[in-house]
Amino acid sequence: MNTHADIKSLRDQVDEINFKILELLNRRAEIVLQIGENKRHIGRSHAFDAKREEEIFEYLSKNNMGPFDNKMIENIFRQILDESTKLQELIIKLEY
Ligand SMILES: C=C(O[C@@H]1C=C(C(=O)O)C=C[C@H]1O)C(=O)O
Repeated sequence: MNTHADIKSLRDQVDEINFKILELLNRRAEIVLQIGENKRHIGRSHAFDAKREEEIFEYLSKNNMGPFDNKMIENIFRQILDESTKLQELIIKLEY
């Protein structure tokens, strides 16, 4: 059974992981922006790439070890990819 101290200690672990996820998400976003700069230079007018996104979801499903099931993982990453695409659009659509 969990005592209050156990919950506190488990939440400290969650906070630590949240911080790492935050750092990784922002590192990922920096790279997404670099990809955006490249798309801009080669004249691609849209950030969204359905084929690439399909590959990502396929890879995640194959490598998912749970306890999140594939649908849950897809929901989480759907949000990450959507926000990343919006961020990348800002670079691609920048006026010269
Ligand atoms: C980052 C890219 O742009 C968009 C965002 C993606 C992502 O966040 O992983 C994947 C494909 C694109 O919809 C890319 O084309 O690689």
